[in-house]
Amino acid sequence: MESISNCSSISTPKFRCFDPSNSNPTSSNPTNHFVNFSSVSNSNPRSSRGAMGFSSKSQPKIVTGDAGYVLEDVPHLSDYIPDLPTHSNPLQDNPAYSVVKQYFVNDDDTVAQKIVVHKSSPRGTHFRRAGPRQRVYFESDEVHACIVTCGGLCPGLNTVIREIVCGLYHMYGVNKILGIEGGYKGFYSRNTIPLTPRVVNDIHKRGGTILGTSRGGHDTSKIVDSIQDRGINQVYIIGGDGTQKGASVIFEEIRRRGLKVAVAGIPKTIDNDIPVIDKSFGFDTAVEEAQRAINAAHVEAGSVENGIGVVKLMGRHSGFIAMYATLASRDVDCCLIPESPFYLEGKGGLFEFMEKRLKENGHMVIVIAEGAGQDLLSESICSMDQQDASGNKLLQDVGLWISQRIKDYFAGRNKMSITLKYIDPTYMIRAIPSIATDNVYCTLLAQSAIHGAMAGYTGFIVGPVNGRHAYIPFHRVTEKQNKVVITDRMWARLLSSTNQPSFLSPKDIIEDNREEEPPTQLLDGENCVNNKPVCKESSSTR
Ligand SMILES: Nc1ncnc2c1ncn2[C@@H]1O[C@H](COP(=O)(O)OP(=O)(O)O)[C@@H](O)[C@H]1O
Ligand SMILES: O=P(O)(O)OC[C@H]1O[C@](O)(COP(=O)(O)O)[C@@H](O)[C@@H]1O
Ligand SMILES: [Mg+2]
Repeated sequence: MESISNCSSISTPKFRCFDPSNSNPTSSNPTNHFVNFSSVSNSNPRSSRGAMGFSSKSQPKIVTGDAGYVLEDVPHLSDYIPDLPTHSNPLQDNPAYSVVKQYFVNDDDTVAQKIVVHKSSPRGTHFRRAGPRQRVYFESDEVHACIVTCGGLCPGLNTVIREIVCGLYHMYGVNKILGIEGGYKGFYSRNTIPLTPRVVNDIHKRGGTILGTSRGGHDTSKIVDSIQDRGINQVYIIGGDGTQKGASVIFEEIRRRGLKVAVAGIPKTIDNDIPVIDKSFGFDTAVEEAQRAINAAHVEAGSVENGIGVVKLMGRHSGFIAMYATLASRDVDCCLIPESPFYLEGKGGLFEFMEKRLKENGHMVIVIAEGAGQDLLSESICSMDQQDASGNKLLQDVGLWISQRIKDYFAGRNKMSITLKYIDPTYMIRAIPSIATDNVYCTLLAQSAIHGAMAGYTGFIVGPVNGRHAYIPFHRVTEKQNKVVITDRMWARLLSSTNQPSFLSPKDIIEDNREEEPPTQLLDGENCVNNKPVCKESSSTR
């Protein structure tokens, strides 16, 4: 059958391998880039560093090719466990899949991060394409999987859980799947739930996560001890940037102990602040739900003289929800996000713009992301630096603050009678079930993660890069945050849609220093992975 010709998980690669500790590129199998692996023994590796497995942190697996081609590969169990047996993929005998032409992914398939290229530009970074392989590294009855959800809620969590359970069961015949309750700390302090297709049958219709979640409580040794004691050999970790940092150290410890345990991360965040991937699941649901709050603000504002609606949306460091909710709605007059410093008073400031808009239209709507204007708040409110259990900074309520500042301004020397309604739907937009498109997306994520783990890949997150699902090494998603780049076209589109001030003058714009690696993008064009600020700090008075 054509579908399985020329594709094997142990095919000879056409790449050159670059081991960062060795400057001589050599021809080698991309699944075997880690050098100097020690053999696996049966001694207890918990405390004895290097008794088996590895003593040092794994190195990035970089494979280079012609024309500036770079593959940023993910680890594989065979990197540190020699002579692992492989088995033919049970999907080969599954009538639903065996008829699909090209069902198995060719092992040489990679996904380009850069899709806008010039004639002479280097091909740039690629990631290993996700999907089922012809050979797998686990037999069905050998698999003992677990699933954990960590961090804040996000629409679609239950769908991902459901599809991991159903995918493992129906595609690979796996029936030992444990749900870890209450996030990372659940590995060592909470109960587990046996998960079957029956248990998860209709959970995708509910918001939240049936497993529960938490912040803090990441204790690597205790977590890996628990994985080892329970005989778990596939770990599916659903969570945001903090969670994936935790997953990365779990993977390193598992590798150090030389365990045959695949660690797969499924990125979750309502804020869409995970870099490299096109967007995170639940984001579309959040934007959709935010429309209801914006509509309400618009109706309230439009029903009175000089009505002002203020809507606060989530977005701790990244203003994607606010930006897309604004672009989708068309009822928003001004969108304020963490990446775009703004100021209130003086020429070009928010208050001047508000006066003008109220005179023109008689009402207006402001959408503000929760992380916007925090520098201004700390100038006027004496704040203590507080953190949540995971170490994330706790933010002041910018919505309440800006509402009060607006009221004070118009009640003061300006003497304009206004009616302001403040709507805070933040938790409403993330505690709901996911919409249809997110459900489909969650299904793809879950199935891609399963195929990767079954094929022996580990230490990866899965996600779409330019529309194609790929396996991405942890460090690529934990070292940076995805942010709205206010010098890119998407923000310009928003500014021209709302006609709001940019709060910037040309002299404020400094070199973006965009790294060579182009960003992947939400919807189209040029998004952002560069964490550097793109404009100088603004001050509240200009
Ligand atoms: N640098 C880190 N190393 C290990 N674990 C971490 C790290 N950062 C966060 N975690 C753990 O990940 C979990 C979720 O992190 P959090 O920041 O709350 O949410 P999110 O994953 O959604 O960003 C928590 O249990 C936290 O202890
Ligand atoms: O009240 P909580 O649960 O700490 O969540 C608040 C935070 O969670 C978020 O929705 C996203 O956080 P994570 O995805 O990092 O968990 C932020 O927008 C918000 O600041
Ligand atoms: Mg986070």
